[in-house]
Amino acid sequence: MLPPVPVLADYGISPAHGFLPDVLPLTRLPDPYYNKWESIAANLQHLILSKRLRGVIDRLPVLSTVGLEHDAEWRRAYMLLTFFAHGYIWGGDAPWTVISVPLLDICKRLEVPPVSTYAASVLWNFKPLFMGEDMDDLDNLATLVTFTGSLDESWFYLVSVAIEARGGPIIPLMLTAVAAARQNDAETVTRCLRGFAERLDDLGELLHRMHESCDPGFFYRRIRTFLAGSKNMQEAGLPHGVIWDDGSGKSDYVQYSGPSNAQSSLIQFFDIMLGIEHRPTGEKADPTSESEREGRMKAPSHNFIQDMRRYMPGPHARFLRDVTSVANIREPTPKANPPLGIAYDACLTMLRNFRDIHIAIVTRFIILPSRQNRARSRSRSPEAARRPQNLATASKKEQQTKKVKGTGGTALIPFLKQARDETGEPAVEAWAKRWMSRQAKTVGDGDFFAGKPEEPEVVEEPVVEHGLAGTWTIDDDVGGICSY
Ligand code: HEM
Repeated sequence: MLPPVPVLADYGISPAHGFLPDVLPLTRLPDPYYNKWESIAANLQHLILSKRLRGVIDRLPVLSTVGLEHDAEWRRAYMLLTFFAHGYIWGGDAPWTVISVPLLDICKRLEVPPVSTYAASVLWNFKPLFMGEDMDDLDNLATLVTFTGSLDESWFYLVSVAIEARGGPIIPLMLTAVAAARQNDAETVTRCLRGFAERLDDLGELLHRMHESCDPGFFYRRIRTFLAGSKNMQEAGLPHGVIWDDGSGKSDYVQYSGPSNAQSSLIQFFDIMLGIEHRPTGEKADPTSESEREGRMKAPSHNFIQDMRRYMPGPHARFLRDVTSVANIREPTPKANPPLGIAYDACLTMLRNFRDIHIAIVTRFIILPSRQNRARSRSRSPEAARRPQNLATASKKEQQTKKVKGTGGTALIPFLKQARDETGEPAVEAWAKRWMSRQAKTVGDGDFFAGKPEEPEVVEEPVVEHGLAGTWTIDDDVGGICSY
């Protein structure tokens, strides 16, 4: 018997807004018992700026969660406490423990880890400016809490909110396609895929708008700093991670990744629906898996993208698991049905294009500032170099000569390129396959009279850099805005 097609309401997913909550995020907790939390939130940036946040949090009484009623209240409480925790940890020099009794309670209820996640910074952190206007319009959105109070940080989160809102209706659309594929109704599947491709195109346009109002240097030096988690943070003064005290005094160190858009359930939903398989970085496609793709989708093996599901709200992660077992849109064999094949390939092309735009963003927001950072630190005086720095922002040369195993040893751009290339792999038409596996040609600066380029400086050891959730090596021979 086929497993039932998941019902969105069972997973708290909105047919109109997808993984964004149907009830708008609260702008304040209604119970005055939480006024102290709300007044920290109202002054968060100033408390961070004046380095007084820790003093205030240390004097905060341990509030209980008894005053939290509706889901929206629990979500706001999670959002506030994770912002406080990251401000506390990364707003100063080197922290050790954070008192966290209510946060652990909230995390249990919402099935999220005690760290800022995509849910805290994006899904549950926005409001529409004009109630009568669309939520997928970037010009109608505002954030509720930020670390820096900057428009750049708001924009960084809001681009994702708009993507989630515009992409939300794809979820019920594709569940309709799943039900139609079970009836071998290729016409309906084709219609759904066409709608999917059109919306994916919109998402690429929204993503591209990141450049409009988020400055890469500011993102790299100021925003990313606060988003760092507690994993691989030895250099930043967290050799073992963070202790989240549950009140028993017996809690141990834990390590969590910081928030990342890789925790977006929406993008993973697209991959599942289209049967895109993401392999661990560096692993080549298995030619035998081609035939499997004709039918039901293969469960993805463990890798970074899969690991990010641990940071999604529990019901959203369960939805992805359940939807994997029903994903079937290739069952009405697209090869035998050209309109279906074309619509399917169009979806892959649009999603691949989305990932291309993303690679250009990562290059501009992480790779290039990382290089500039290194160039600057090379030219600093020895005294300046010895001055303490917030290591969450600093890149370091790896101690080992060999690449370390795990995420810390994975090169960022090759990882993203692999995810992009895997997006095109299941294409039906030979020309689509060929087109999507083409290599982009390197674009120079168009200076005909330019002389021979200077020999690039040889970097013998890979540079390790914190992305968002991951820690990555930055290879000097990859990236570059046009060369990807
Ligand atoms: C300034 C903007 C952005 C930067 C600097 C950025 C950076 C990164 C980095 C460093 C990674 C690697 C994983 C990690 O360390 O977290 C990543 C992965 C990812 N990001 Fe972004 N990102 C940005 C915006 C976005 C947006 C708006 C989306 C879409 C909602 C997005 C979707 C993804 C996805 C889906 C992955 C996983 C890899 C993949 O599936 O291709 N990113 N991003």
